[in-house]
Amino acid sequence: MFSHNTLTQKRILITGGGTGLGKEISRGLLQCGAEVYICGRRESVLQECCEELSADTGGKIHYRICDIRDPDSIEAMVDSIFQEGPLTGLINNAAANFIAPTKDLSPRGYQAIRSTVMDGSFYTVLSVGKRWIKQQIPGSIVSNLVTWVWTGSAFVVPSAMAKTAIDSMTKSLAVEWGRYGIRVNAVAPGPFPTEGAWDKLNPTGKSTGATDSESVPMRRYGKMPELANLMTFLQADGCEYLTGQTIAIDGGHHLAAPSTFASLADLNDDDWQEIRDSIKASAEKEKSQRSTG
Ligand SMILES: CCCCC/C=C/C(=O)SCCNC(=O)CCNC(=O)[C@H](O)C(C)(C)COP(=O)(O)OP(=O)(O)OC[C@H]1O[C@@H](n2cnc3c(N)ncnc32)[C@H](O)[C@@H]1OP(=O)(O)O
Ligand SMILES: NC(=O)C1=CN([C@@H]2O[C@H](COP(=O)(O)OP(=O)(O)OC[C@H]3O[C@@H](n4cnc5c(N)ncnc54)[C@H](OP(=O)(O)O)[C@@H]3O)[C@@H](O)[C@H]2O)C=CC1
Repeated sequence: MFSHNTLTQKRILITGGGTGLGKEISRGLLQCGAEVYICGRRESVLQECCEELSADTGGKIHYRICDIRDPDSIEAMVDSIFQEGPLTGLINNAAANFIAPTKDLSPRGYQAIRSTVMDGSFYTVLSVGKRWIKQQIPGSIVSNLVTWVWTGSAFVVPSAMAKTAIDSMTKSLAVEWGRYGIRVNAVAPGPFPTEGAWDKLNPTGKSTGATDSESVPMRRYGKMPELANLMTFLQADGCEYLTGQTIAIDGGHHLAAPSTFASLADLNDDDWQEIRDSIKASAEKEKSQRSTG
């Protein structure tokens, strides 16, 4: 769809780029000639991703350890990247999520999601955007959202709220920063199975609905290159007039209604305990690998 030099001269930071969708988007950007920076909290995961993608694509990829819930950690990361040369693009992809009945959420549970998705994305945009404005450099910001920005979703309420806040940031900053040549867009993927998301959203196989391919009008999950191609388009030159948009890439899922977790209303307390235990096991495994956060 694109040539190997569509993104030559582009230097793009993708948060949470070491796993899942972020890793496959990074692969697509590298195949089109971009230099890519990824970040996350687990050094071994980031290192492995860089080794794999650089061997597969021959492209230039670097990592930074960073906890995006911490604005100082973001400033240090962005500063060290700009010392090597200015970024041309930012993809806000890092996120946290788990399914849970909202009545059982503690303030810390809510904060774990909000501080990553809403605060982390905003801090990163601010850190990169203020450098672009000061250095009079144009740039492209793309946030990885979800179709719940239009529909909401039961049982993932903090995620739906935080993603919707970034949808609002997208529209608002497109206007405020248009004069600086900074484009601000977002994508809203439907289900693209990843270990990180499925461990938190369908840990026991009982949470269908949003994670069910049969309810997608196209009767399939998204394919990673499809999302990577959309991200490439939004980071490439040629359509700079496109800003302030959130583009769904979901096979029509949200238009057909069941792209939420509404169907989980039938689960009982034992189901929810089993789900919570499974999510905890997945989170503990990830925590044991963290170098920060
Ligand atoms: C169509 C499909 C759409 C898909 C849309 C996808 C959206 C996504 O974003 S998927 C991304 C999934 N990936 C991740 O979540 C990776 C990052 N994950 C994490 O950082 C963690 O696993 C975490 C945020 C899920 C948990 O944060 P952490 O700081 O590690 O958590 P603690 O163990 O310290 O707990 C904090 C707080 O949260 C409460 N909690 C944790 N799990 C649950 C649960 N399943 N149910 C209810 N509450 C939970 C935990 O109890 C703590 O609160 P307190 O007990 O009050 O201390
Ligand atoms: N998979 C899907 O079907 C869909 C996914 N999305 C969105 O796509 C994005 C990627 O999801 P996916 O790949 O599935 O899930 P993953 O769990 O694989 O990706 C989340 C990434 O974010 C990083 N991350 C989490 N918290 C932090 C933090 N505090 N600081 C820095 N990095 C952090 C994680 O790395 P580490 O833990 O090492 O920090 C991980 O690499 C998310 O924004 C998600 O909402 C949207 C719609 C559908």
